[in-house]
Amino acid sequence: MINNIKEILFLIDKKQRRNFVKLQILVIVMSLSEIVSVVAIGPFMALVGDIDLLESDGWISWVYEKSNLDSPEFFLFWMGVGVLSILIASGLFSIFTVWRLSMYGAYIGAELGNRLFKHYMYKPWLFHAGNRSSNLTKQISQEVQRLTSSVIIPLMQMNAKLVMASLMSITVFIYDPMVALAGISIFVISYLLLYKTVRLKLIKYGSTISREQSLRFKLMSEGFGGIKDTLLLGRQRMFINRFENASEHLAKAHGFTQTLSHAPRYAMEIIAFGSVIFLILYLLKSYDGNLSSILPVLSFYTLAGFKLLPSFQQIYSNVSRVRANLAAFESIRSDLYESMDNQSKFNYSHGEFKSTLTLKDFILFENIVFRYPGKNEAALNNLSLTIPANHVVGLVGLSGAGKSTAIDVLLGLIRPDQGQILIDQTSLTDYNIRAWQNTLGFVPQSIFLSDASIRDNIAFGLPPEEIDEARVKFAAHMANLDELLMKLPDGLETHVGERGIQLSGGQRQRIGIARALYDDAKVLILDEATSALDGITEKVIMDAIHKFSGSKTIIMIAHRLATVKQCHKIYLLEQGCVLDHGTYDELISRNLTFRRMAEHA
Ligand SMILES: Nc1ncnc2c1ncn2[C@@H]1O[C@H](COP(=O)(O)OP(=O)(O)OP(=O)(O)O)[C@@H](O)[C@H]1O
Repeated sequence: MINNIKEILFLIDKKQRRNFVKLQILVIVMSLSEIVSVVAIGPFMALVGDIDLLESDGWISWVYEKSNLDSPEFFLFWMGVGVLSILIASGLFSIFTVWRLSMYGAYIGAELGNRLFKHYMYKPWLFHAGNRSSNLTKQISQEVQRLTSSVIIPLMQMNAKLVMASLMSITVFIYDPMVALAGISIFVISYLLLYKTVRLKLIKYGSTISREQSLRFKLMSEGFGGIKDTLLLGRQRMFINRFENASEHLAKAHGFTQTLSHAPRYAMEIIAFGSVIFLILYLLKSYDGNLSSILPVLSFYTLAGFKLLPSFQQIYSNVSRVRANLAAFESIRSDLYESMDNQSKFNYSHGEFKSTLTLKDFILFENIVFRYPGKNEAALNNLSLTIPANHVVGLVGLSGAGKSTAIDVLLGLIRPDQGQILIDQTSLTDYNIRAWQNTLGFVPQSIFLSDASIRDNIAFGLPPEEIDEARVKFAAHMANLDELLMKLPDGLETHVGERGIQLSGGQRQRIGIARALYDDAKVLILDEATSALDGITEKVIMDAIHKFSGSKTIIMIAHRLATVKQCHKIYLLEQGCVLDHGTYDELISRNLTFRRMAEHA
């Protein structure tokens, strides 16, 4: 556990580490102020027990004399007020310290969440293709939250209590070593024994919480994400049963963790009560039954115990809580380390700079080979082809031929294992990929629409104040959205629902096309972008897109060969390489596969 704590401290940034040291000073001052408040009760109780002390030689009688108060009762009253004020001041200071500690813990949690989100957002496409988004969401929203509220914040509070309990124990020790040793060892040994007994259970329940939470997230995302299939196949019961099962395990693990961290309080209260009885008997014996001498000592011990016992309990319950929830740290540990290594890289090669890589003559795929991780066969097998600038080029082929993979390489989402992409004479590398991507407009097979207005979806990702209305309207017009917008009472303001559920597939695709056109990209890439459109709408959009030929380079993948009929050049792919290329008519006349595809389109 100590190693994990060291690691967490190592993972936070330097500024936060400095703040941590500053907080330690605050914690020590807080502990001292609590000790002062406990020590202050002694003289007051001594006076309550024996008011004649004001007549003796001690420092109290000196203060009484200097105070010019006319009666001992009056002096006692003001002394009581003084002790109370010290208690209030130390209480307020403790609240302040706890506030600063909690804020610090919460900020660290927020920073770790930000860092993970940034880390995942900059991860390459293949990472996302191989990772469930529900898992990434869980890592950021659940595990970081758990790490913050059940590890970092309790650690911060425990740290304060540890310092306070240690200083208070030293004070009690100075007061009476025998009583201190006896009292403190009773409690420390009891708590240690308890912790040893429940430690393994806490670890077990901690990982159960991680596992079951992950399963619940997966079921929620699958259940809601595929709700249409779920409803049709009547699989709700299956999802619900698995969810209920996971919830039950989760609740059990949560319940046991809570109990194990709080239950000892009651046992300790009994031990504390017993100790007070023994203390009174011990004091009666050592002071020969003189109550006025016992009173201040007893008050001191009672108040010290009053502060120490909850501290011990809090230290114990926080240790158990941290132990049970360290699994959250385990599950994000490697990602946090990786995110640290990548900090400088983000700022360097992925900076969202505005430069572009202008295409003048041609795009060249030069002997590209690419194999997906874990696959034996290469998806792209020595693929070479040329796309002349400002032409319209089609990529066709049977399913699995490698068309989308070729496009992903061109988009810079996948780095080829061998070969290179040349933009004129420039090879695409990590250093110019962002500039190249800034010149691209891409319409994928399935368009992701956010639950926002049509306008926001066309200018995807831009803050509202930066959206250019004229460009939105132009893009919507080119994507044949005018008629739809006129029918909608709210026009561009219409909300499309989560993932565009309130729109038809064809309407979603047209918004995707408008999105690609919004940025006036010089290279447009359409991956089955019109597959959901009816023939007439597709023709209208294709005519609009072909109008760009001469000023934009357009690359399109299509299954329906009618879509690529007007292309200047068509590449027919098979098993990751070019089988044939030419115009539509040339391929129809000489290529059997192409002819078959055309017949069955
Ligand atoms: N994320 C992935 N992980 C592993 N293998 C993949 C992945 N995506 C595609 N593949 C494999 O790579 C090969 C080429 O797939 P690709 O999607 O490029 O073909 P395609 O021609 O676009 O097919 P379609 O017309 O059906 O979209 C296929 O064998 C496919 O199984």
